[in-house]
Amino acid sequence: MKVTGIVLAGGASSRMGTDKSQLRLDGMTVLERIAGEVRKAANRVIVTGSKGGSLPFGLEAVPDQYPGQGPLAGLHAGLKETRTEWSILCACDMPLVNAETMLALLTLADEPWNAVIPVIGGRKQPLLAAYHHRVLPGLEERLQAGRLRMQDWLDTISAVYVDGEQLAASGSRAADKVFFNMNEPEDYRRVTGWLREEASLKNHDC
Ligand SMILES: Nc1nc2c(ncn2[C@@H]2O[C@H](COP(=O)(O)OP(=O)(O)OP(=O)(O)O)[C@@H](O)[C@H]2O)c(=O)[nH]1
Repeated sequence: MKVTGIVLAGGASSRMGTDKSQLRLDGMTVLERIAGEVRKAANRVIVTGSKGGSLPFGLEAVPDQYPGQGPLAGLHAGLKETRTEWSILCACDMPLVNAETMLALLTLADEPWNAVIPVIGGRKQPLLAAYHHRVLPGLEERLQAGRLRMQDWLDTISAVYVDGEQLAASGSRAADKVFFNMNEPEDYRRVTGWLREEASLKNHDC
């Protein structure tokens, strides 16, 4: 199945105080890191809402048609551009995502569902999820009406929900870390610490 990757890179990053997509981890930007994983699961990668500058790896930038309207607007911009039935959406502030989790979600991407949404620790995670192109008209209506809450929109689409146990076989990282999202400087420091620990465990194994 051909799949498009849509990376959300818009928003104000106001809590972080600096563009989250450009934070550096392990010698690369968070956007480069995430796009590298999305690329393994998708045939084409689109970045929506990025704040200018050239994108790495020849990623395609697509501007939001509803600027400043949040993640739903970023998903909308990506889906408008896609030619595939299914897309995998990934926020650029989830630095520990892996392709295995995306591929696991895509195994459920089929009739009668229009979305495959993880639920981790009891919380829906629509910003690392799979969406069918069919959701686009309803999404457009909501944006036109200024109804921007993602959680409300989810109630209007036929989605299958997948818990952490079902995704547990996907890669080496625990689901709570895969879905960890960075909002504040403290979150960035935590991720830096986890990566350092992972690297030192790997060194011990060698
Ligand atoms: N394309 C696009 N992406 C967005 C938009 N708003 C937020 N995002 C992305 O959606 C994800 C979650 O964003 P939030 O943490 O809710 O908002 P934020 O603007 O990044 O951060 P705050 O200003 O601190 O709330 C991140 O990957 C953002 O880059 C938008 O208007 N357009």
